[in-house]
Amino acid sequence: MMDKAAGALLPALMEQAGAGAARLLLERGPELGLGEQARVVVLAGPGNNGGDGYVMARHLATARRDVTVVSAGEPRTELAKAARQAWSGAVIPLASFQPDSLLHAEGIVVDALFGAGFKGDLPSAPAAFLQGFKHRMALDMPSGVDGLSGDCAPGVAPCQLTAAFGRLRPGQLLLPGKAVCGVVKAVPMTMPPESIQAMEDAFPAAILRTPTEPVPAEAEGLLRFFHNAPGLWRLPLQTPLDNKYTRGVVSVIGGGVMSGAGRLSLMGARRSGCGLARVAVQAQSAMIYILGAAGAIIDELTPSVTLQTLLEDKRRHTWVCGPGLTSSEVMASFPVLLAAKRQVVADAGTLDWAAGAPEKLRGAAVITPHAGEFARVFNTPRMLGLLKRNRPLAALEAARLTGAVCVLKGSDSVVAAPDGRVAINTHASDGLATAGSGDVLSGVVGTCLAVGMAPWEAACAAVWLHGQAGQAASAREGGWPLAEDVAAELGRARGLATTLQQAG
Ligand SMILES: NC(=O)C1=CN([C@@H]2O[C@H](COP(=O)(O)OP(=O)(O)OC[C@H]3O[C@@H](n4cnc5c(N)ncnc54)[C@H](O)[C@@H]3O)[C@@H](O)[C@H]2O)[C@H](O)CC1
Repeated sequence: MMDKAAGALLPALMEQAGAGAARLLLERGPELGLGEQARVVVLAGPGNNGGDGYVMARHLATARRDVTVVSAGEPRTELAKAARQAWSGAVIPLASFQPDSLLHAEGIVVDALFGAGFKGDLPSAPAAFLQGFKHRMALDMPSGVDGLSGDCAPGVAPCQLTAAFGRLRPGQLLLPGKAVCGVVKAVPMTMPPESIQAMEDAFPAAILRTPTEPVPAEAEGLLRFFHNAPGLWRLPLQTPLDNKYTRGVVSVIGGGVMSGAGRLSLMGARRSGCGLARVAVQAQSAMIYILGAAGAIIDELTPSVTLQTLLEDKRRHTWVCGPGLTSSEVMASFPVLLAAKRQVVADAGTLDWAAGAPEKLRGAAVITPHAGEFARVFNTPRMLGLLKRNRPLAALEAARLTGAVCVLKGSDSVVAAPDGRVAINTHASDGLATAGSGDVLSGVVGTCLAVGMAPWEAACAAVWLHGQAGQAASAREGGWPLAEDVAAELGRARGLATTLQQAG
């Protein structure tokens, strides 16, 4: 519950939101194709999003712009009522608004119908009203988009510009919401920590904390969102005292039939800076690994040298298990690694092995499913529903069911920890949608774990490094990199991350 002092901050936030949105429209109007004196229609809803709309209208009028407010319902909150009162112009009820073809073509509608408080279905009359305009700008969220998940109700009118108030919201970064927000521009707001808490308490959709924003102790264990970037995590820097063991040892279980995936994982681990990478593979399949990676150690498994034997080396505490593995190869390795209390990245074959049985993944440090693998492991109607409509909560629930950090991969990857931390990664490239890219990522997660990072930080760092490497490889390869090209960029990505994290 929000206390009284925190609640007192909200009118100032609404004033900043409305004034900032007016400034944004005045600044960016020409880029949207609006004329100098283009008319503005604000569609104000019944909640605080509508309240922002009234404040914005007041500031636009002060700036001598032709602005009309159309109401889709009387204000219901005290804040919105006060904002309505402070607006001295006319308010036209939606039903009385007279269509005007010039206005619809050359003016702009400000969507202040629903923001973070939207639930359920979009009412058809205001939705049709918004759709009637060529130019649209949203306050906070286009109406009908869920601020937490980016899920869109039927009938959402896509906007060219969305004003983000103080902090981004997950729904502005996650598909399909991201696609209907257009350009998301931050409206800077002065926000002391109490007001961030007040916003989180007062508005149902979450906001994204910046990497270095402190999380108050009372928020521990609660759902909280972060934008993934260096500073949210810190990769260790190189020092003159480093040796290959201090930089971390990553061991990969190598597949006998599909060796390419394991080799790419190995490449991901090595290129992202682990000190030593090793592969454990049945002796008869070892040659391809031996010939493919001069700097890696290949451990040939025989009746006398088993996985158990390798696990006697306590320095080998980080393992990647899954890329290119059949179910029987997983069965012969994954439970052995868990029983030996190793930190394991479970990917690909290990996820398929756990189809319909997420409890089999308990004990893994990090799981890295794409949507298809996720649907196979977590195949209950509830989880499939979350996967479709709320990826952050799907990943969080998966993390809580398995006790592992869950990287739900996609163009907007989500990294969830069982304790409620969820990072959204937007630092990526479409070029990453290529075979083997996920195998490379599993190796990068391995490196970040092996060097001593905690699982959520390690997974976030790995996803960012992989995204950065994907961007660089795409740029070098005309947009079409191979997984090997992505791996080749990981060293430079790590160098950049360590520079940026100093600033964060
Ligand atoms: N981020 C900030 O700093 C600030 C954000 N502000 C704005 O406040 C809104 C959230 O306000 P809230 O009142 O909680 O929600 P809404 O205005 O989005 O709508 C609530 C209102 O709408 C009704 N409603 C919801 N869904 C439906 C539906 N499907 N059909 C009909 N009616 C619906 C609901 O019953 C309520 O009456 C946030 O987005 C920002 O724009 C503040 O300005 C402070 C600073």
